[in-house]
Amino acid sequence: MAFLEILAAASFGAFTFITYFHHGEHHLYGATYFTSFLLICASAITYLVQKQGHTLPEVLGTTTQIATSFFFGIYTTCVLYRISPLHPLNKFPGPFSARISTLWLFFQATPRKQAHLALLDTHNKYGKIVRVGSNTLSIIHPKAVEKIHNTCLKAPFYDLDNPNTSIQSTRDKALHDQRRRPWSLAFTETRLRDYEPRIKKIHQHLLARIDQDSKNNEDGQSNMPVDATRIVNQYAFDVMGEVAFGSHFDMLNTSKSHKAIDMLNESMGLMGFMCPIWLIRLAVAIPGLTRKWWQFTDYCFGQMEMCRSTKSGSPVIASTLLEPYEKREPTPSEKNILRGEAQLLVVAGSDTTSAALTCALYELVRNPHIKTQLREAISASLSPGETEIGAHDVRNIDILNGIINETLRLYPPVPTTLWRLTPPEGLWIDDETYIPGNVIVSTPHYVLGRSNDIYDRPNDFIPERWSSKPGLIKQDKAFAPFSVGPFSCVGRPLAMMNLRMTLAQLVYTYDISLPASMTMDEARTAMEGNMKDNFTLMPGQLSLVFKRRV
Ligand code: HEM
Repeated sequence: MAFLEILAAASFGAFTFITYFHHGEHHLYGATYFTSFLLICASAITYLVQKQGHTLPEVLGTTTQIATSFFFGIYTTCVLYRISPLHPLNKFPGPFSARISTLWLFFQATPRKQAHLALLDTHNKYGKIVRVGSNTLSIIHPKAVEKIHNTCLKAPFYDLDNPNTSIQSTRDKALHDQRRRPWSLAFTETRLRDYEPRIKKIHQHLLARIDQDSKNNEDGQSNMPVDATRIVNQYAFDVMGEVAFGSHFDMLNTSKSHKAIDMLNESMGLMGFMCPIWLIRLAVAIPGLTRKWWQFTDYCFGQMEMCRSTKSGSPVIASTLLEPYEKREPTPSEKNILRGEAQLLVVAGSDTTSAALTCALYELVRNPHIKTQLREAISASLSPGETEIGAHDVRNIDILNGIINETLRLYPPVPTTLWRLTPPEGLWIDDETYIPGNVIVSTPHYVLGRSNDIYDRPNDFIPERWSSKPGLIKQDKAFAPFSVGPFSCVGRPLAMMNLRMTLAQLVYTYDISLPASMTMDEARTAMEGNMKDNFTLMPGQLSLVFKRRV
């Protein structure tokens, strides 16, 4: 093939990048581009063979050469631009390969699904603002959290389960505000009072399950180590099923995982690879590849539909979200919205609460003096003879709130990936730090929580930081495990109520410790060493002994 034709194809590729792919968002169209490309090639081959009389091998060879030259033109121009001084992020430090492609984070995360640790290392090496993708910055500037999350909109990453959009994946601000209203109504003081007995019911299941697993069925010996990570995770899902739809997953009672939760876990496991959104959308377009996720969504939507048809008992979260549809059927597009909300109800509240509870227990067994202080404070807040913890008993206990905050600081349940898009005019973080417009930014909370610029003794677990020793916090606005701004966690009141009640109930009911045969180092390796960042933090194995006190 003539050199000039190859050059023309490559130049056309460069032209396509400069005039088209360089502008706007393309992540939703990967599959369309791919199929269009195949169609164009097939049409060209058919035309050249049938109408022009060329032989098939000859035409295949030419088409391959033209296509390769075309892509060479696109990608060479793209890479040259990304590493050149013309790129708006050129002045920001970071690994060279991250400048070329967002796949950098994918390669960092893939071996162990520990993007939180990869980013910690990267910030230690490159500083507060690091270029971690061609158009992506990871920022741990102490002022960044408030500024970014109050100003920026959600990044393309949130299109991952389009067209099912939950409130969390709604990128349009006006639409998000509109959808946020019913959600807010589901977490008022009155509603929380409705949910409290439901949580207490699951507490009974939790204690019964711990007692059962602590017994060795063969020789009747008690105080056997139990798999705390698993039990707490099942607890968190049972609570969410109960509070969201009025029917729990029955995992604590049966000691068995629920099929819907298995499907969710499998899907969330894929998030740990930190794939760029265009790759996720390509995967979504391949039939069957993301089947488990859609089956999980179907299951949750089924629960939502059941709530609509069988209104009974005290309100659950779904009843508030379904109020507009009491007298009429939702339209097809409203049904899509409800599908998104139904899956989010389970996803948002379960793994997050489970991670926080497991990590809090882990820190308590590593710091027995804090555990003792907590138990004394709980005992002082209970009426004589009271053993069942209520929300009002434990609402204002400084040491309890401090333990929860310290846990969320060191082990934020959403550790890394709150991707946002800077406004077109860019953003000033402080008087000296400017972030250009249309850039994807993230404030990784795991790294922020361990920053010397934000906390004194950042690696120590000190609950008093949040009450009697505020001097240990240098920048309080950088602490935002529930995020801040218009897209922050709407379920925070429920999460805090559940965390307080459950931690208090466990510490009051049991003496909790590591198994006698396990050293602190072994516990650390099993738990922190195997912690995964699957969008939500997945704690590693935590084996604990629960000795009954009351
Ligand atoms: C310790 C527990 C929890 C933590 C740390 C947490 C954290 C977060 C964070 C960081 C976000 C922002 C996510 C993003 O921008 O992509 C979020 C959003 C959200 N959370 Fe939570 N969450 C927790 C528990 C809950 C619970 C119990 C619920 C109840 C269903 C809930 C419901 C939601 C919802 C609906 C959103 C989306 C809000 C919006 O986009 O306006 N969360 N959460």
